[in-house]
Order: sequence, then C-alpha cells, then structure tokens
Amino acid sequence: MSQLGHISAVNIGRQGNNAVSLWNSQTASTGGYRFCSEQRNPRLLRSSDVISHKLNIPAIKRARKRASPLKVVCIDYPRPELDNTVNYLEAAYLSSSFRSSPRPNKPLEVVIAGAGLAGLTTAKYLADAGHKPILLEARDVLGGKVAAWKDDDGDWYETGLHIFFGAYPNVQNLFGELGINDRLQWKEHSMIFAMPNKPGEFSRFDFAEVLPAPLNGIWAILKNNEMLTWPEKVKFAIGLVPAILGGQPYVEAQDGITVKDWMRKQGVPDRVTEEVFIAMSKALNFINPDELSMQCILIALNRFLQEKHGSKMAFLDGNPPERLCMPIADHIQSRGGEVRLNSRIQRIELNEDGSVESFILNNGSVIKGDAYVFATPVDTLKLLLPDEWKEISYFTKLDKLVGVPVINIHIWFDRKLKNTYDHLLFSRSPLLSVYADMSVTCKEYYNPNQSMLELVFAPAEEWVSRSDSEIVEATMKELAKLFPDEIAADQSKAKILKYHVVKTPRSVYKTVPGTEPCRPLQRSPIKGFYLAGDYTKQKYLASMEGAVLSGKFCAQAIVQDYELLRAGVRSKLAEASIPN
Ligand SMILES: Cc1cc2nc3c(=O)[nH]c(=O)nc-3n(C[C@H](O)[C@H](O)[C@H](O)COP(=O)(O)OP(=O)(O)OC[C@H]3O[C@@H](n4cnc5c(N)ncnc54)[C@H](O)[C@@H]3O)c2cc1C
Repeated sequence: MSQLGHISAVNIGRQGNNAVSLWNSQTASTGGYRFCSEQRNPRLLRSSDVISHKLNIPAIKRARKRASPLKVVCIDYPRPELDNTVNYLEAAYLSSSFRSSPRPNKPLEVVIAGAGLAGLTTAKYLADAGHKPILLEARDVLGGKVAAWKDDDGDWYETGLHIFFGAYPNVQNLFGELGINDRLQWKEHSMIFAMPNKPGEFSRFDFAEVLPAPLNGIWAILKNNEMLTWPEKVKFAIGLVPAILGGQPYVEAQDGITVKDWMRKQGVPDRVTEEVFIAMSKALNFINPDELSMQCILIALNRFLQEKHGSKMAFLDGNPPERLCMPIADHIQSRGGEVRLNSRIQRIELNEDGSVESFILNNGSVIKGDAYVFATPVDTLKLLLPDEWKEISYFTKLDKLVGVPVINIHIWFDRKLKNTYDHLLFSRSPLLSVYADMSVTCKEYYNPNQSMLELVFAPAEEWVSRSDSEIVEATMKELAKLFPDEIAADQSKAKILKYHVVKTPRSVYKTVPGTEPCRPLQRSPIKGFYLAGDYTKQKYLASMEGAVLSGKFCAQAIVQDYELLRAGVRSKLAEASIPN
C-alpha cells in the first residue's frame, strides 16, 4: 500500500488494463459504493455506471490537491470483453482481495470434494490467498456439469450446451485472470426464436448497440411484432410494473409463485407465457412455466435488462475441460495446490464433537485437512451427509433442493445444414429447449462440410430412462419442423452420421416455488465445513456464474475464518448456535 497524500493506493495491479475507482472508504466495505471519480457529486453506484479501465491519474491528482479524504482503490482488473459496470468492479475487487490478503504464516490445507466450476474456483481463490487446496474429483474428467469427452473419432461431446452471458461478471473476470478472454466467442446481441407455426422460420429480438440498458432491451421487445401483439406487449409491460418499482425485495418475494400463476395474477395473457416464457423457463431451468419459480425469471430479466450487454451470448471456443477447466487446474497447481481425479469421497468421518475428522475415499484413502469443502451437487451431499448432522436445519432444508433431469444430444449430419445461424436458437418445440449448430458456433468444432447439432432436451423427466435411440428418434421429429427442407424424421433428407446422448438425471436444482430460502450459505454451522456449488446462496441462478461466485464466497469464508481454523476450534454440535 503506498501513500499519496490523504489517498492510499491499494493493491495496484498488473500493468495496463487496470480499473481505478475512487470511492469513499467508509462505504466501500459495506457495498454501498459511492462513485467518486467526479468527486463533487458522490452518489450511489448503479449497475450501469461505467468504470474507467485506465489508471485515472488526473482524478488522483485532483483529489490530492483537494486533500480529499477519499481512498483510491486500484484493482487488478483484466479487461472484460463487454460491460464495465459496477458488477464487474465488484467481481474484480473480490478476486483481488484474495491476492492482496496477508500471506498466512502457516497455509491452511483445504480438502475440496468436486472439481466442477465451484470446486475449481474455490481452490483457485484459496491458492491465490496463499493456502493449499487439495481438490478431489470423483470422475476422470474435470468440470462436472461442463465436463466433456472425446469419442473414438476425436469428436467432443458435452454434458450440456453452455452459453456464457454478458451478465456473468465473475466468469469474465476469471477468464481475464487466466488470460483466456479470447476463448469466449461472442455472438451478435440478439435472441433468436423458432416459429412453431411457421416451420423453418425464426423471429429475432435484436439489441441495438447505440442504446443504453434498459432501453436496448425494451426497444428489442417493442420492435418484434411476430411473437407478441401490441396489446400483449402492453399487458406484459403493465404486469411487470410492480417488479420494476419494487426492486429486489419484490423479486425475492416472488419465490412462492410459479411463472404461469404469476402471469395470470398480473393479468398477462396466457399467450405471452406460451410464446416467450415456455422457451425461457426451459432454457433457464429445464422445466415449464407451470413449475418454475417466478423469482428465477425476474432475476434473469433483471440481469439481462439492467446491463447493456447482459443478454449478449458467447460460446466457449472448444471443449470446456481443456479450454476452461485445465487453465484453472494449472493455476491451482502452479501455486502449490493439488488436483486429483478418480478420487470419489465415499464418507465424511466425524470427530466426537461432530466436526469433520477426514474424508474417506472409495479406495479407502483417508484425507485430512484444516478445513473441508463439499462442492458436489446438492444431491450427492445429501447422500453423504453424516447421521449426526441430519437434524440440523441448515442441512434439513436441503431436502427441498433436488436436481432436475436433463438430456444433451449431439447429432452429426452428413451435410451442412443451411437453416441455422451462428448463434444459440430457442427451438420452442415441445421436447427440445435450446440448440446450436456447433460446427458453426464453436471454433474447435468447426466443420465447413457437415453440421453437428447440439440440443438440450427438456423437460426430460419422462425421457431420461428411455434408450438413446428412442430419444434421437423423437428429436429427429422435432428437427423436421425446424429444418423442413433439410431434415426428415426418416432420414430421407440429411442422414445421421453418428450421435451421442448425455443424460444428467440430477442436474441443477429444480427452481420450484419455495426453494430460495433453502439455499445454504457457504459457511456451514459445522466449524471447518463449507459448501460451494451453484445451488448455494449467491445472487445468480444455478449457472456457471453462480457456481463461480459460490466458489469465491466459499474461499472468502475460509480466508476470513483463518484464525479460527488455525486454532483448530471444533464446533459443539448445538442446534441453538446454528444460524438459520
Ligand atoms: C445440459 C446443461 C446445460 C447447461 N447450460 C448452461 C448454460 O448455458 N449457462 C450456464 O451458465 N449454465 C448452464 N448449465 C448449468 C451449469 O453447468 C452449472 O450450474 C454449473 O456447471 C454447476 O457447477 P458446480 O461446480 O456447482 O457443480 P457440478 O458441475 O455438478 O460439479 C460437481 C462436481 O462434484 C463431483 N462429485 C460428485 N460427487 C463426488 C464425490 N463423492 N467425490 C468427489 N467429487 C464428487 C462431480 O463429478 C462434479 O465434477 C447447464 C447445465 C446442464 C446440465
């Protein structure tokens, strides 16, 4: 920390691409940020505020002349591809707090179960803070729900078709930190929906680059007259007024109601739900609007509409284990951490006082540490929960969080399909959710002569136990409507060269009404035991961004608990002391 008159410069990052923000030091830690680079009119930061990328030397000098009591905070802030708003600053600030935290005298050994994005980021940020993570993954591949495999022909197939959104500040910050920003292939700022009544046709919502948020979103909706009529748009807009006026408290209060019921309560015509929200519900949580909690839609709308590029989409340029997970694992290992595959935790062994003594692996190995993290899916955690913890309300609430089934399908065709875009497409078909021609959208899968469609099949409850051939047959019938000139269900047009079907019987937690209060904080009531995962408490949905943020929160809790963990304080298993 270097002194500049009354101003202290904290944590000046790497050269170039550094954001400098001036804010009132008293409010910085509370999250009530004051935007002080134009120091005359301090005001609360809005998510649309643009934070300067460059070192704002003139602003520092001006503040210095006035002997300002402001603190200058310089954050190592790798330039994100898109927005440069307070959400990104917060993400970068949290990341930099690990690197700038005091180096521990004796690093903690932290044993982490599960190398999905949550476990990987927990380990990464713990390593950044000078600790030693030992990351144990059950399978022989990194990534969990972003895992992928190479077949005998060298083609990749994935657990899920994954889209990165502009409104993913922590993910973009992570890419920046790892120096892999160029691996995100950003697409045109549009949402493209198939038109079931006009087979082979699409309807677009195009977000104008010249307009700020939320006008660009409102304009995109107003301009599209193919999916919604003007009276429907007006009724939908009126229905949304309480959400706009009520802000976050209103959004949180809508957890108790399904999308379908909320629309009816607000007087929004059923056709709006059918035209737009079936597709959105399936894309967000692989279920229909009669099951999905309205809070989920409002959170997504909030993010998409409040940030200019919030709904802009990117594809990773190749398979996630190598293109995203390996750089994180390499980073962890370069800082003394360990990443071990084929290491399934079979049992959580407890001390007499109910705290964790060790993790027992399926091969019988005993792994001990100073702290323990479960970054597995919630369904796995529930299966492995020690009996002694089962009555604790923090854990009993997990019963309501249940993974939803989903199927990811890849079909390689003998030709290049024409009726497609270099983009994600909402199929609006009964069995399918979103899809993309990955031979166009993804650099590593690029093929000028043949298409590979990757499709998300949802809701999949009734289908997940059926055979792959049945699932592909049903998919082909749907594809015949999306590609009327090019695909027929009997393959009399485009021929299938091969396919892969990946079933995930328990994927992200099913966001039905009443689940939000059941999401656990990352710090559990058991001292030394923490959770990470997209289902744990964080302001994003069950998504890659949510998983990454949960990992950061988990690492932050452990760093904050350093003294406690070093002292080896063990919890007394008393429900009374457990925060609900
Ligand atoms: C089909 C599909 C499409 C999706 N599309 C998108 C999208 O477009 N955009 C988006 O943001 N999100 C999307 N998601 C959601 C996103 O993939 C998840 O939210 C995120 O990857 C979850 O990360 P996680 O680390 O919390 O959990 P996981 O990825 O489930 O990681 C948990 C890890 O724990 C491991 N594990 C389990 N049991 C044990 C054990 N006993 N011992 C050790 N390890 C264990 C697992 O093998 C796994 O690696 C999609 C998901 C699916 C399934």
